[in-house]
Amino acid sequence: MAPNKIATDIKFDLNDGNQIPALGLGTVPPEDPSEVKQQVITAVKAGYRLIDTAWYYGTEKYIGEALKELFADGYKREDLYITTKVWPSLHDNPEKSLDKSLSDLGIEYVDLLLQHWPVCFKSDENGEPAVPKDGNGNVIFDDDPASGTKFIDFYNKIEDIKLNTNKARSVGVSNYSIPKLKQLLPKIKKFIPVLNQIEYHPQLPQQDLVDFCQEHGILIEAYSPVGSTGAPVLKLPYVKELANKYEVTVNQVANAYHINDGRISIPRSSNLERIKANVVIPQLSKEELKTLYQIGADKPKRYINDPWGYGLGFEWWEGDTLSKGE
Ligand SMILES: NC(=O)C1=CN([C@@H]2O[C@H](COP(=O)(O)OP(=O)(O)OC[C@H]3O[C@@H](n4cnc5c(N)ncnc54)[C@H](OP(=O)(O)O)[C@@H]3O)[C@@H](O)[C@H]2O)C=CC1
Ligand SMILES: O=C1Nc2ccccc2C1=O
Repeated sequence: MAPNKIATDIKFDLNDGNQIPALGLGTVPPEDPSEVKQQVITAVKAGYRLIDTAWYYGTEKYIGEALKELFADGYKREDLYITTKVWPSLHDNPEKSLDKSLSDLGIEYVDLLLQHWPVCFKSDENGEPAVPKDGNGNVIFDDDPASGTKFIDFYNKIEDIKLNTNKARSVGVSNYSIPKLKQLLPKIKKFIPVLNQIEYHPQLPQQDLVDFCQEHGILIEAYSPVGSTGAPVLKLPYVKELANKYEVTVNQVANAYHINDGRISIPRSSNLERIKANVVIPQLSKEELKTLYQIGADKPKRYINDPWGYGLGFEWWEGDTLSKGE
């Protein structure tokens, strides 16, 4: 049995010559978003270098407070890898979104700027409301999410930021399906997305999307590695079996599933002990990775069901429920 590895020592190459750490900290807000400050401090002190955030999360000012303390403690900006994302309500002016993120984070550049979704919402110039809705509770899009092409302009504007400013070292996408990538790639101005951040765990392997991204030099970053709130992936008997075999936690197995296979994992937790433990991963064998893959290949399940995700060319299965996108 191969010895466990330190996940925070591992980095992956990006198609623009930069590198990204294999393990990151997710920062979707817990009930009390100010808790994110201590989560970030704990993670960085434990060895994490990648922090994944977004304008939409409302946690950037708490991350900014954490960074201020860490910098005062001797950590350097260049030691860290910070990702933020531009929300569809600010598709017309991604630089404005990034400026707000940078100001809240208290930094001058991000390592990676992502287009959060390949859709455009109709909101005011400040991106409010973040999710505009009509009287029936339906999301108000700026163009049709299935047939519109404004999402391409949205990405091109994000490229402009890398092209014309020093505010983003790399640019990428999130929640892109194969059809959306096929529409985008011929219209790229200069920068192919370095990665595609997508829901990915043993219950949702999406091998065709992964293969497509790999063919185009686009890395996969796995969000919701334990299946998001309620951590359903950790209840899978085979995940528990591997945790027992390698004498690690089920969370460590969930991260190893990605990192052992060349994908970034960005778990979130309010539990500081869990954050620290994630620094170590078991080295799963090829057969074990394949068995984990087969769980979702046989019975796929999607847990992030934001309503604007429909119509983007992703597959949905019986039992995947539509959230209200609150
Ligand atoms: N680009 C996009 O559209 C998206 C990006 N993301 C990014 O990915 C990150 C991670 O995904 P996210 O959806 O947050 O979820 P995760 O898959 O990381 O799951 C987090 C949840 O699982 C719980 N959990 C973890 N371990 C255990 C355990 N051992 N027992 C019980 N509960 C457990 C956590 O609770 P506890 O706090 O108690 O540990 C928390 O509620 C996000 O924070 C965000 O940065 C996520 C979704 C969409
Ligand atoms: O876009 C998102 N939708 C989500 C739902 C749950 C957790 C994170 C996110 C996002 O980043």
